[in-house]
Amino acid sequence: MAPTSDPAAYLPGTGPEHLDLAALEDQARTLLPPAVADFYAGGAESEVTLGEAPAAWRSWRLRPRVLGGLSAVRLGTSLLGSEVATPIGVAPWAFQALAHPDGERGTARGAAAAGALMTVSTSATAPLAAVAATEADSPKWFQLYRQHSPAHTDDLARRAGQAGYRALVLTVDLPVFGRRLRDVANDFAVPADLPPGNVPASGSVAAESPVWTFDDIGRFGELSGLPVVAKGVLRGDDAARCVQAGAAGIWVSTHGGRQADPVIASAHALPEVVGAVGDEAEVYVDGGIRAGSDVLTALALGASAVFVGRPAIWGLVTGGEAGVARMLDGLTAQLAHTMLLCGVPDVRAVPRDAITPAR
Ligand SMILES: Cc1cc2nc3c(=O)[nH]c(=O)nc-3n(C[C@H](O)[C@H](O)[C@H](O)COP(=O)(O)O)c2cc1C
Ligand SMILES: O=C(O)C(=O)c1ccccc1
Repeated sequence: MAPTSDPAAYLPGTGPEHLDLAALEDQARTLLPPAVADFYAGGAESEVTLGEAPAAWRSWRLRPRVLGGLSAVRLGTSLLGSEVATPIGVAPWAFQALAHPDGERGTARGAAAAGALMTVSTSATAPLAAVAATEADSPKWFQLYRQHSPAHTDDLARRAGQAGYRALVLTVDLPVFGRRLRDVANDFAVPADLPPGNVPASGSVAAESPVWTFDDIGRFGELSGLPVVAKGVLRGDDAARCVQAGAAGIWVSTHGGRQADPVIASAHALPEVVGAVGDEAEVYVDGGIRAGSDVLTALALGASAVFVGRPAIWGLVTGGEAGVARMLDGLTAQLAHTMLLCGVPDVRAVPRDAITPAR
């Protein structure tokens, strides 16, 4: 999205900022088998973390500056050296062919249209090289899950580097799957006929794959030749150790409330992580970001970017690539609108005092 230079463009009820995410989810549910909609929407255990995530962002309040003469805001930024038009990116999510026939390629085109960063899951339903080649100039990160065979995991890391991904995201909050009770109740299983994506061509022999430790950050950095981001960090001490081990980015996340539950909300964990990391690495955050004001709050707390999961899912389900682009443009327009209202000129330097705890 271009820098927004025309406050008059923000007439009530007219612009893309009037995105209604709740309506989008409702619409998506009418298009999906109920068990698939539940798989996408659900969390782990009693879904405490899932439910608290959006409310945690709303535990902050904006402190608008007035009379600053602000008539344009800057939305573009740089993430690990890649230029993006918006600080709102697409989080990795699995099995996108279940959501729309275009799958990950549709999301890639939608993200590119919005100038947004896309993170591609290991559990994609298209090969990592094919997704990288879709809108190849638009920056993408590859998210790595540990595979049964260590050789397969290493191979994925190497191929991500060769395919043109700009960073390798190690998801560190999934040593084992969370217990997702909706999937149990629905007897949900991923359909066997989904496109194979990144499973090894010859079928992997289940070998003993060691669980990851901090040392794997440096190892996967070397294998891939890419900067490494640790996704799923919720503590300052862990964040500091990741950075010490060579991480270029820390991604604060509860995995959309799908792993341990109840855990601290991303919005509440973010300040401690930012404090522990300082200027040594970039910090990102996801979980329950549902409005431009949530994005502005995250940036004020020190995040360089935010990511969205479910909103991208509902966008792809309801409108394919155009649906993803509309969702991202809508959230970005809401962010611009909120920045204009609050006198914040630049997403790269949102002051901490732009927000205060609600009371
Ligand atoms: C259906 C679904 C699948 C997901 N698959 C992955 C995945 O493959 N890899 C990963 O690192 N995170 C995965 N996540 C977590 C997201 O990357 C992200 O952390 C989370 O959805 C953000 O919260 P939000 O949905 O409230 O925006 C998944 C989330 C959902 C809802
Ligand atoms: O990561 C997830 O949350 C997720 O749902 C998933 C499911 C299967 C494979 C990989 C990820």
